[in-house]
Amino acid sequence: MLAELTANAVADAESRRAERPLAEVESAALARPAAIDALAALRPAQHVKVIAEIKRSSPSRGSLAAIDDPAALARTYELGGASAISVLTEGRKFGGSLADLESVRQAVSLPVLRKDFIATPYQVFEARAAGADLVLLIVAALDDDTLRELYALITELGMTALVETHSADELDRAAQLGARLIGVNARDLTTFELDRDLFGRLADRFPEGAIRVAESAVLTAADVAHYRAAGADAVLVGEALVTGDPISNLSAFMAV
Ligand SMILES: O=P(O)(O)OC[C@@H](O)[C@@H](O)c1c[nH]c2ccccc12
Repeated sequence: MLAELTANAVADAESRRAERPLAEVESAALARPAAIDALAALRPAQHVKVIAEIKRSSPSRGSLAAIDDPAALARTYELGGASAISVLTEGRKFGGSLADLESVRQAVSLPVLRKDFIATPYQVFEARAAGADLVLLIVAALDDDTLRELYALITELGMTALVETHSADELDRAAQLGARLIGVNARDLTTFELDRDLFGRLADRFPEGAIRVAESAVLTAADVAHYRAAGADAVLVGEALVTGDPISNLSAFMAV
């Protein structure tokens, strides 16, 4: 499934490229004001940092929320105390778009993550051109050369990579990159199975000084407490915020 999601995302980027060539997206990316320092925004603190996600649907959970106005939801997240906003831009299975990211960028002053299946430089330039400050890189989807190339490009453009892992081996690959912001996704993107204890098992393997993000399956404050006790500096939350009351959920999560 991960290979298919990635191949589709790359194919969709190729069709956009036919309309808007690389050189054009590259100059739009370079013309943007500097990206927001996401590492500063997500720096470990007394309370857990929340990366609040805008997600309409997913292949594992189906349809979650209509979200007619992603900018309004992003403002609510900002008001509720989120430290960064994640915007799913994948269109086929997650119902997102780069237009969502652009409207969110204009609505908030928090760092914004492009959450997608990124495998080409074109997609990284698109992210920056749309105003992203962070770009997700899924280690399981990328060979080492591509991972390095994309990581270097993200950094060169002044953005921060959120490097997503799902095993000890992938976490080691993230560490070898020099990644400063590393996530462990509780959901296996190949089988969609959830393993809430994976973060805890891998917590000791994070490189010194990296910001530790627990991704997925946070529905209640108890789930946040579980990840926090295992060493998470930040949690990435989608479903609970798009289906529940975002303000009260954010305040409950941050009170942990
Ligand atoms: O909705 P949840 O269970 O709170 O999960 C959010 C986020 O972790 C999840 O959307 C996610 C994590 N990694 C991804 C990679 C691609 C798409 C989506 C994701």
